Amino acid sequence: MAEILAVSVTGLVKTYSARSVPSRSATARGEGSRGNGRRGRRASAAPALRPAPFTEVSTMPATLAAPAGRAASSDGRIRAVDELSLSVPVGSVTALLGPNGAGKTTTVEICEGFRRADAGEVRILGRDPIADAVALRPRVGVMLQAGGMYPGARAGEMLRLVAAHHRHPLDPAALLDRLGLTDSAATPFRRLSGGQQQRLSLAMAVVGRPELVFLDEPTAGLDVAGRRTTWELVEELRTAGVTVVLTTHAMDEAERLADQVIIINRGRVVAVGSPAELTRGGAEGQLRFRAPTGLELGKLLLALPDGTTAHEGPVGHYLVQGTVDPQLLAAVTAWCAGNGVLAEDLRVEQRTLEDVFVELTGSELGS
Ligand SMILES: Nc1ncnc2c1ncn2[C@@H]1O[C@H](COP(=O)(O)OP(=O)(O)OP(=O)(O)O)[C@@H](O)[C@H]1O
Repeated sequence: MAEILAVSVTGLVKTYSARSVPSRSATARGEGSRGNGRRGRRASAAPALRPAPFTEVSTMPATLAAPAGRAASSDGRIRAVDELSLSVPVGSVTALLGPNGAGKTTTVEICEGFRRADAGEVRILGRDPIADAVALRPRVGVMLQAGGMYPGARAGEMLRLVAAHHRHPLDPAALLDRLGLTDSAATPFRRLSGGQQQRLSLAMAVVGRPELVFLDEPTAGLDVAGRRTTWELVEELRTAGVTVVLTTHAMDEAERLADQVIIINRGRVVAVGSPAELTRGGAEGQLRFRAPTGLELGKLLLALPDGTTAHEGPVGHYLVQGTVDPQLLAAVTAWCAGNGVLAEDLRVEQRTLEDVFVELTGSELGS
């Protein structure tokens, strides 16, 4: 039976003029600094709301410094999204990972109906995000990266306002309480801390009980309690059958929350899978042990499957790389036993999601 998809994106292309105004994310975080970006941008912009296809929390005109994005091609355009295809099963949590400027936000904004693609097809709950915006609005929640909103409006007022537009909203007071915002309910948005603004944005994205929620870097800049609360909320959403698409730079967040991780680099999908699938990749496993220096590794390799490598370095520390499975482990220990070698600290190391990410994108985290 075909899987039911909440989001289906095929062959998506989006280019920007190199001279055009950068997207909110690129602008807000031109220097790669998460928390400051939200506040910095908010402080400098007027409270103008863009047309809201869905439950848009808000966004502001971007006027700040050039982003740390990709270089423009010879035609003067930046290919932010380049023949990108992805799908998100209903009821799953999908994490989009990628370095700054990879194209995550552009992709998500197109899915949210905030941007029009140059080419490709996008289906959100089976519908077109722009043409069917009115029908989708009550069904899709959106938490944007930069929580502009009305600077003078109070947190509680804004949440109640959004709730009032939905038929069966969550109780705004309970949600504020859940997100630790009860004491800030009467505080104007501009006086909330960056983390409080973000929690409020999250509350506004979920208060309408959406079927699908887009969360753009939901925990960036949050304190430990805020991160935990957000994670619990995402887990509850999944339990309730809500589909969640989130972008993040936090590998632990993706590993903990995501059923599916999609790594994007230079506007293209470079890997898809569960965290376990992405990190398993037998060929990338490695086996380490300590033993007297000078083992005859050429002879060891004769006992191991083709494609396996072995190195000593530093002195007395050995690294065997290849398809790490029970057979390889047995072969190494058998060879050691047959040669009177006591292999100490023998251990199998699997790649982490961060290893996979760096390998595929060539970037260090937080770049
Ligand atoms: N409005 C715009 N005008 C011009 N270039 C843009 C605009 N929005 C985004 N870009 C460029 O498109 C590319 C992709 O940006 P995008 O914001 O989608 O990346 P991202 O993966 O979300 O990055 P981040 O992790 O920093 O949020 C970058 O090179 C960025 O500079």
